[in-house]
Amino acid sequence: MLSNKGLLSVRDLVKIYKLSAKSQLSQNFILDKNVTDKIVKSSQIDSNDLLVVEVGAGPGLLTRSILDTGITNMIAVEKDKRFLPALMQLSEATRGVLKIIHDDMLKIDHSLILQKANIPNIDTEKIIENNSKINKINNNSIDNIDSRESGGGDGMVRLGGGGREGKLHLIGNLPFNVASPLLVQWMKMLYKREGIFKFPNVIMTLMFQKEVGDRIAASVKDPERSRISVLVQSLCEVRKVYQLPSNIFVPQPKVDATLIQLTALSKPVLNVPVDKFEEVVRYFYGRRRKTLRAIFKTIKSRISPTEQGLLDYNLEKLEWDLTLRPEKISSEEFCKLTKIFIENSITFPT
Ligand SMILES: C[S@@+](CC[C@H](N)C(=O)[O-])C[C@H]1O[C@@H](n2cnc3c(N)ncnc32)[C@H](O)[C@@H]1O
Repeated sequence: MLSNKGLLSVRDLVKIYKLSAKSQLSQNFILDKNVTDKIVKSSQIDSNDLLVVEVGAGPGLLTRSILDTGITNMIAVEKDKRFLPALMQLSEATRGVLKIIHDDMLKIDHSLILQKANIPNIDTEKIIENNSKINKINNNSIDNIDSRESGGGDGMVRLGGGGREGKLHLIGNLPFNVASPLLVQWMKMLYKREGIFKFPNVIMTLMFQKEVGDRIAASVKDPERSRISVLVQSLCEVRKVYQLPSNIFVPQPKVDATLIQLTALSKPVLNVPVDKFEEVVRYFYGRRRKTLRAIFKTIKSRISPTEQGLLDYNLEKLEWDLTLRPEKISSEEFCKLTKIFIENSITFPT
């Protein structure tokens, strides 16, 4: 639990350091602790989480609510150096739990985050193996078996325990202008299990502009369904936590926000290379007003007759209703289509 002794209130910090919001950095602060406490409570951050990473900590009130959960390892990444004195002061009050990184989350080298968190290597396979062993033990109700392995002194994390200890929680009131590019980058890294996404269990609690949140969570039945829904849902379970009215932010933006929770699927739907998948989905969503039949007609006009034959043959097996539009196609079906292009070496038109 964070001791508030000697810590200035966030409102005072904002005044003292003249931390006016910069619109080019999408800065809309939350200065009400009841609101940040509620966000953290619904995120289910657990004191056993191996690492919590906050993106865009700003003046640090959400950071304080996160620290109040009793977590033991947290990194806050902030791009705007004006917030560093306030964040450093907070870090000192936590005696090493909170570490601050002054960087751009879009460009940061993730190994820096892991080094700073004192987890330079993550033995993902070992953690997964241990977790399944422990789950088995738990399921068989065998008592008195201490099946946890501690780190071997080589900086390699080898923890088990029902999955919790191998968990990364990524949280942030995301800067609206970089929220979508950040999410796409993270999904690609999650697919490849790169950087901080090497953790076997990854949960993200993220605040988005309401429209973006709706798109991320949109199912095939929703008109808001878009490229981002297809990509995110191919890798994560999506939960819309709740909507946050615009008047909780200072300054007040024009739009409301939505809190979204993404839990990385242990068996992702995405089973084809993510970059190719993205290319195919982008092509179809770039023509979202057209029917699938019209889109395939354009594709076929740009490939060789042999490739056309192969595509027709395989499309029949997919049994898609070609009168539909791209938003009716699930992530799973887009994976199947991508596979057809890859396995038959059919050129994908750009
Ligand atoms: C919407 S504000 C949220 C601030 C604070 N977490 C809160 O809830 O009051 C977004 C924060 O992200 C920071 N930011 C913007 N772009 C960033 C980037 N690329 N990498 C890291 N931080 C960024 C901004 O400086 C700002 O502090």
